[in-house]
Amino acid sequence: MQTLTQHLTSQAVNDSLSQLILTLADTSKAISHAVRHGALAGVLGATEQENVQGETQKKLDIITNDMLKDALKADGTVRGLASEEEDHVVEVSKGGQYLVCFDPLDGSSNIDINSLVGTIFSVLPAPAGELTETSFLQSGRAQLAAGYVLYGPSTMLALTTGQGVQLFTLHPETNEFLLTDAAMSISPDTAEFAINMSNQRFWEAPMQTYIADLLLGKIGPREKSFNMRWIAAMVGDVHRVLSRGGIFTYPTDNKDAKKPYKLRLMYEANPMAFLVEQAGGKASTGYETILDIIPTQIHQRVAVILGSSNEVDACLSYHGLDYSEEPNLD
Ligand SMILES: O=P(O)(O)OC[C@H]1O[C@](O)(COP(=O)(O)O)[C@@H](O)[C@@H]1O
Ligand SMILES: [Mg+2]
Ligand SMILES: [Mg+2]
Repeated sequence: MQTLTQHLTSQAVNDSLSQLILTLADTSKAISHAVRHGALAGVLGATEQENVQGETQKKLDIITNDMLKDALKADGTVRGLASEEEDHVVEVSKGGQYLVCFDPLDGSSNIDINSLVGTIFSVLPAPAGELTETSFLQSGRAQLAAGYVLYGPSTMLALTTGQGVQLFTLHPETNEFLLTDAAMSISPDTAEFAINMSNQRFWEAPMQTYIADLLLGKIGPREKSFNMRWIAAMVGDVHRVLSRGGIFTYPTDNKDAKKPYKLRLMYEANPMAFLVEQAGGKASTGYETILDIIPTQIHQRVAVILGSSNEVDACLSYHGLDYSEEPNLD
């Protein structure tokens, strides 16, 4: 089996980007180690602090953020970084060619129940000149690499450098990432959806109607039964979609007028959309292709609908229709 290093060489990924990817992968091994020790290492539970988005930070949110920051500072190829857990962009190395955006611990509410969590990352080219927040405001199409590491029963790395999606499994004894799927591919059709149903009454009409039609199963307009899964960690839900197809959505909702979307464009939606498109799937907000969005702020949030291409198209066909005559499903 190919190691990650051998794989990067075989794909002719340039030396500096390979080095950066290996740094991210090595740090994820250390994160995996911390996550696995759980209560034994005293890393579970929340802190008294909130991040810039008003969310209470878990101890592991801060620990993993610091681990990635320290590793990227030592790497030398990184001009700057932006993290879900940092208020502002962080200047790293003056001569660095890359910008790295990351969610150090996705699904952090799962950590205290020993359920799936992961790290998501995105690599962008660093524009010349002074580093500011504007340096990061590039569309997802500019990403040079993206991936996630899933800390599950085994630790897995899904990676794209724009040449398909490869999946690596961390060997527990040798501590090497080994290539276990050279070409992840999302089946175009599916009978599985993932959405937080508890928000149903807050969704827009198109999503209300789409999900209602899925729930009608064989007697509804879709004429087939659908199953539902919800891991409550995007990284776990997207991994399932990449592994066996499906549609995952965190749609627009009006639960909190100040926060109509949950997932973050730069740290979650863009890297996952890059992986999903590279595996043959689609990723949209309902109205716009995620990778085409020009960001206006680093911490910006977006609606996300991604996965099996035909099912995403089916969901999108409900958007942009006139719902004024539709029954209110509240
Ligand atoms: O189940 P909920 O609370 O609606 O939210 C789950 C979503 O929130 C997230 O956990 C947000 O990520 P963080 O844990 O990085 O804040 C997503 O991974 C997940 O899809
Ligand atoms: Mg997250
Ligand atoms: Mg997080």
